[in-house]
This record gives sequence, structure tokens and C-alpha cells, in this order.
Amino acid sequence: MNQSIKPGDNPDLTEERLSGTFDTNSMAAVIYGSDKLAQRRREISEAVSRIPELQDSKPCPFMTREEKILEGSRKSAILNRLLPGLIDLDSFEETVFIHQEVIGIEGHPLALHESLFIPPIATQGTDEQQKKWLGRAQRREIIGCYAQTELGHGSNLRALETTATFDISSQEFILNSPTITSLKWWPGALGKSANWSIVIANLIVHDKNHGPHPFMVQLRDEKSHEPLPGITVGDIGPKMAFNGADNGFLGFENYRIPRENMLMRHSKVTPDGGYIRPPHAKIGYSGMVRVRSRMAAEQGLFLAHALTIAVRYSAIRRQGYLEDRSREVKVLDYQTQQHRLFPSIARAYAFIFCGFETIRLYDQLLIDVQNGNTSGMADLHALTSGLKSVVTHQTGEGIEQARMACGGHGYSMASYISEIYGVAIGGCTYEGENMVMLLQLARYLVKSIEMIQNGKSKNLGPMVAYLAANESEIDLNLGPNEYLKVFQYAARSQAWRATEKFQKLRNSGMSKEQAWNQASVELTRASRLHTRLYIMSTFINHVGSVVDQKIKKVLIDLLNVHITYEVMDIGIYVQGLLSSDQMDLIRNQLYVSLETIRPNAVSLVDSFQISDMQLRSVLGRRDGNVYENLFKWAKSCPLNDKDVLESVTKYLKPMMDKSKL
Ligand SMILES: CCCCCCCCCCCCCCCC(=O)SCCNC(=O)CCNC(=O)[C@H](O)C(C)(C)COP(=O)(O)OP(=O)(O)OC[C@H]1O[C@@H](n2cnc3c(N)ncnc32)[C@H](O)[C@@H]1OP(=O)(O)O
Ligand SMILES: Cc1cc2nc3c(=O)[nH]c(=O)nc-3n(C[C@H](O)[C@H](O)[C@H](O)COP(=O)(O)OP(=O)(O)OC[C@H]3O[C@@H](n4cnc5c(N)ncnc54)[C@H](O)[C@@H]3O)c2cc1C
Repeated sequence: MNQSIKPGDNPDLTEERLSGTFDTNSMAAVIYGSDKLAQRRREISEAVSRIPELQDSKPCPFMTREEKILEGSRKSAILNRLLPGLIDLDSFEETVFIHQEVIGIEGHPLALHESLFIPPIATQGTDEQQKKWLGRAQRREIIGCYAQTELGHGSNLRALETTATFDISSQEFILNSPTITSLKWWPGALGKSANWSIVIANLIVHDKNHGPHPFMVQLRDEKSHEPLPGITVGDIGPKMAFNGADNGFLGFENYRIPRENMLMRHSKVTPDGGYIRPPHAKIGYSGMVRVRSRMAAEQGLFLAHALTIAVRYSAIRRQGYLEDRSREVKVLDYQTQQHRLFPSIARAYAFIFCGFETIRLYDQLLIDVQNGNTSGMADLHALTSGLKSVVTHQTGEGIEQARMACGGHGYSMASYISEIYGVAIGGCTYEGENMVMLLQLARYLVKSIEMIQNGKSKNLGPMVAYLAANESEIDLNLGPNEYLKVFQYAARSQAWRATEKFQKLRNSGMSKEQAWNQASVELTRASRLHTRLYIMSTFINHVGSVVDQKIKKVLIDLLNVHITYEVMDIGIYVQGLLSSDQMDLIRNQLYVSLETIRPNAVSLVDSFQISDMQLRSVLGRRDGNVYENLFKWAKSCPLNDKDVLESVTKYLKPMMDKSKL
């Protein structure tokens, strides 16, 4: 049963919910990993909805940037007081969720505090450093951010210019931004809110540059909040979206911090200027791997937001006719609309399933690394580099399709889809620009193929073992595992094609760097296919593990949408494997699977259980009563406070009065 049905709802939406074949609470439990987690989300939403001071003071699209930051800060402060009674304070998921629910997706002063400031202290700080700062940060006595990117450098960490030079005589590091391009640029919450930051700077000891390292740096006075002497800091201005966050700039001029402020769990500088290397050269990058490992689930949820809006709206929007000329049809009945939306529903589920898997893998890696075992770092770096790139790109595409699926009203901020889009596509850039991260994964794929070429296939990890197989024929009786083989074929042949191109260029005498550059489009294609294969196989495994038969049935239907759509989408890569008859068969299976999933479309998006408060969309309202609320929303727009605006009295009226044309 669909748990969203309530009296007074739009009957078209109720009809859809009654046609669903499964229990949406049970599906939510599968989506969020357990009945308890799904239940906690519902309880938190419910509790928040009963607290008047946590409600939006007005719709976000009617707020200026200053109002958004003020509103985010107001709610953050109230939440900090109320959190102990509302959530499990030890749960990162619940903390993120409640902020999302109460403040929304446009960012807020603490947006980076939990995800990029606290984790490096907890994982890269020594026990004493944790004792000194972790409690203060968790109680929010200080607000932090993560300052790595510079005005002139982001993707290439090795070119960062900020320096932290060790001064033995005073036992301090001296921070400097030697050039305009070395100004830190972009860190969220840095602009106006944070008073502390993790700063990534080149560690220089005895004139030797040891590369980027993390430092705990106080930026502002804890009483006055004024920037401390030697610090230049401010906001970088409005962005495409995410304007509730104050992304900032930061410069240092001979700014001194104690030696104990370098995070020293892994790399160390001793009082006499000795440098102790970390157990793995890239361990300082692990904060980024953590965020990337969470991005698939986050992005899947952004896509889920847009689809909840578009699918619900498509069920109440009537336009045009099919057979019955007496009543217009729901636009959701058009095959084109289904083709536009249903494969994205499948992707949202797939991304969330993958996302919870990579979060689990990261948590395991963290335990391993704390125990001195860094052997899993390269695998997870490669996997999360590809995943963040593919998922953010496809999420952006899916959200834009959802907007177009809502016609004209999709373009209105009342739909809220443009904000969701703007926030989500930030992910194509932050935590590593997508092309750059695809090329990181490509390094791993090329190395794997070189292992096969050197007769060491048995050393390949399970994720790349398929690169050594030799599939040349596929049974026409296509089930999920045959689709997987088709995808393996595509990913394998592209990985070999790209590697061989790189090797050929090398053998022609080209430098490694030039050959890599000349092969890079092919290499990124290989990375995308590898990642899409991983997403598909995780989806198949996840559905296989579901116990509830009604849920399993609909997830198999959704999986059929996914596998047929994905294989059609990569048709060009499987021409050598599949005949045109087989391609036709798959195409027809896709159309059948769209029809099969149609009665469950609304229930599938309802199962994400995104509350109206969190969705902030007039079009996506749970009750489907869109038109009267669109009219209310438009009337409440500040432009309608007066009938005659100054723009008219001051300019247009005099122009019309004087016009001689
Ligand atoms: C609905 C729910 C919403 C929830 C709510 C969300 C709201 C939404 C919030 C928005 C929040 C935004 C938050 C943004 C926060 C930032 O954006 S912070 C800044 C992030 N910046 C980046 O990601 C920079 C990207 N660049 C890099 O990471 C590095 O420069 C690169 C690309 C990895 C290259 O590093 P490099 O040191 O030059 O290394 P390179 O020579 O390429 O490689 C050397 C070896 O190291 C290996 N390696 C590199 N990195 C690693 C690693 N991490 N681990 C292991 N090995 C590694 C390589 O694989 C390579 O191995 P081999 O092939 O040699 O075996
Ligand atoms: C919303 C948002 C929030 C952010 N928050 C933070 C934060 O909190 N803290 C922080 O430190 N930073 C933050 N950032 C910065 C972000 O991490 C960087 O912008 C990102 O890492 C990309 O780096 P870049 O801007 O230097 O891009 P560039 O590297 O300049 O990219 C420009 C183009 O060059 C290409 N390119 C670059 N290098 C290569 C290469 N080696 N091979 C092929 N192509 C290449 C890219 O693919 C891209 O097409 C944020 C950014 C955004 C948008």
C-alpha cells in the first residue's frame, strides 16, 4: 500500500497511489538500508513539522542572498539548541538529513562543518588534537570550513601555492599566500561564517617542500568575529545556485600558528624540524575520498527530488488526448514522458544503492587505515573518482529532463527544479572536476590491462577481473546477467582500445604525458563505461538480496528499465557483439518495461519519502493540489505587494505619456 494517500488529495494522484503494487514504507526501508533508518527519517520530518520556529519564513525563491544566509543561520542556531531532542547526535546521516529538511539544499553556514571540517580532525588529528578541537567543533562552539582550492589552482593539488614554513626558533608555522593566484577561493562557509578552517598548504621544513598538508587554522577572533591580523577573508559573490552558503576567499600574510596545529596523525614535524612521512603518500587526500564516497547517494537523492516533482506533476497534468476525446490524458501516459522519466527513476535507485555501498567501503577503509593497512586506498580512490563523475553528470541530465517534463511550470521557481539542478551540477566540479577524476580512474584501468599483458591477470581485483575475459557471443535470451555481459564487453573493449592507443603513441616516441593527453578522450570513455558497469552490477546484486517478494518484483521491473535503457544508450560500443535483431529485441524490451513500471511510477517516487518541507516545490506537493497553490504562490510574490510599481511611475508611465510615436 502507498502510505502517502490522504483525504483531500488530488484524485488523479490518489488513483495512481491506489494502482501501486507495494508498500512504500517497505520500499523506503530498502532505499535507506533499513526499516529503522527510514523510520527515523519519517519521525524527524514529523517532529520538525510540529516546531513553528523551524518553518520557512517565506519561500526560498523570494529571498535575497542575505536573507537566505540569515535564515540558514537562524535555523542552524535553533537546531543546535533542539538537536539533542530530535536526532541521534552520533549519526552523521541524521545530522545531514535534519539540516536538509529544515534549511534545504541551498546551503547554510554549517554546510561544510560536519562533512569537511570535523572528519579531517577526527581522522587526521592526533589523540591530543582531537581532544583539543573535536568536542568544541561537535558542540559548535567553533564553526569550520575546508580551504584547499586556490584562485589559480584546484584540480592540480601539487601546484598549490599557499605555504606553511616551519620556524624552529618559535616552534610555529608561518602561513603565506605569496601571489594573487594563491588566494584560497571557493571554500563553503569561509566567506562570513566560519572562524576556523582546515587549510591545505605546502609544508616547508628546512627549505624543503613536502607538498600539501592539512593545518588547523583560526581565522577570526572568537569574541568579535573580526578577521585576525594577517588574514584577508571575504565572500566570493553570488553563484549559479547554493547561495545560502557563503563560499569565500582567504589570504595569509606571515600568519603564525603553533607547530601543534598541523594535523599530525599520519605525517609529522618534530620540534627539531624532522619530517616523518605518512604510511601512504596520498593519505592526506582521504578527506576528499570520504566526500566522494558519499556523493553517489547524495546525488541520487537530488535526482530523487526532481523526479518526485516531475512524476507527481505528470500524474495530475492533463494535456492532449489518446483514445478518449472527452477528457485530456495525464501526461504520464505518453510513452515519450515515460521514456524521459522512468530510466532516471531507475538511475536514482541505482545511485543510492551504489552510494550506500561506497559509504560502507569507505568506513571499512578508515578502520583498515587506522590499523596501518593502506592497501585498499588505490581501489577506493579509483572507484569513487569514476562514480562521482558519472553520477553527477547523469544526475544533471536527469534533473534537466525532469524540468522539461514539467513543461512551462518546470521553468518557474515554483517547481524548484532549477535550484535542485544548480546545486546538483556543482558536484560535476567540486571534489575534483569530472574529467580530471575520470582520468584518475583511467590510470587504474590502464595499469590493470598492463598487468594482463604481463601475464599477471590473477592479481587483478574483482572489480577489474572482467578486463581479462573474452566474451564474443551473447545468448538472445537476455536476462540481467546477459546484459551485464554486454556491458562488460563494451567496457572491456573500450578500456583495451584506449590503452592500446596510449601504448601505440608511446611506442611512436611520444612522451608519456603527451601520449596520455592524445588518448584522453578514449580513456575517459573507458572510465565511464567501467563505472556504469559497476553501477549496473551493484543494482543487480542489490535487487537479488531483497527478501520482500512484492518489493523484489517491482525492483526487478525497475532493473529491467535500467538494463535495457543503459544498453541502448551505449549501442555504439556493442555493435561488434549484438546483431541488429538483438538490438531491436532490447529496444522492444525497454518499451515493454516502461509500460510495466507505469502503474508503480508514483509509488516509486513516493517511496523516497521526501517531505513537502524538504522538497520546497509547489509542483511536487504530496497532495497534488498544484493549480490553486501555484496561484497562491504567484500572488505572494513580493512584486505583487503593490499594483503599481516605481518602475512604472518613474519610467514607463512618463515614457508612455510623452510618447509621440
Ligand atoms: C540530497 C542530499 C544532499 C546532501 C547535502 C550535500 C550538499 C552539497 C554540499 C556541497 C559541498 C561541496 C564541497 C566541495 C568541497 C571541495 O571541493 S574541496 C576541494 C576538492 N578538490 C579536489 O577534489 C581536487 C582534485 N584533485 C586531486 O584530488 C588531485 O590533484 C589528483 C587529481 C588526485 C592528482 O593528485 P596528484 O598528487 O597529482 O597525484 P597523481 O600524480 O595524479 O597520482 C599519483 C598516484 O596517486 C594515486 N592517488 C591520487 N589520489 C589518491 C587518493 N585519494 N587515494 C589513493 N591514491 C591516490 C593515483 O591513483 C596515482 O596512482 P598511480 O597511478 O601512480 O598508481
Ligand atoms: C559549489 C562549489 C563548492 C566548493 N567548495 C569548496 C570547498 O569547500 N573547499 C575547497 O577547497 N574548494 C571548493 N570548491 C572548489 C572545487 O573543489 C574546485 O573548483 C574543483 O576541484 C575544480 O578545480 P578548478 O576549479 O581548478 O577547475 P580547473 O582544473 O581549472 O578546470 C577547468 C577545466 O580544465 C580541465 N582540466 C584541468 N586539469 C586537467 C587535466 N589534468 N586533464 C584534463 N583536463 C583538465 C577540467 O576538466 C575543466 O574542463 C568548490 C567548488 C564549487 C563549484
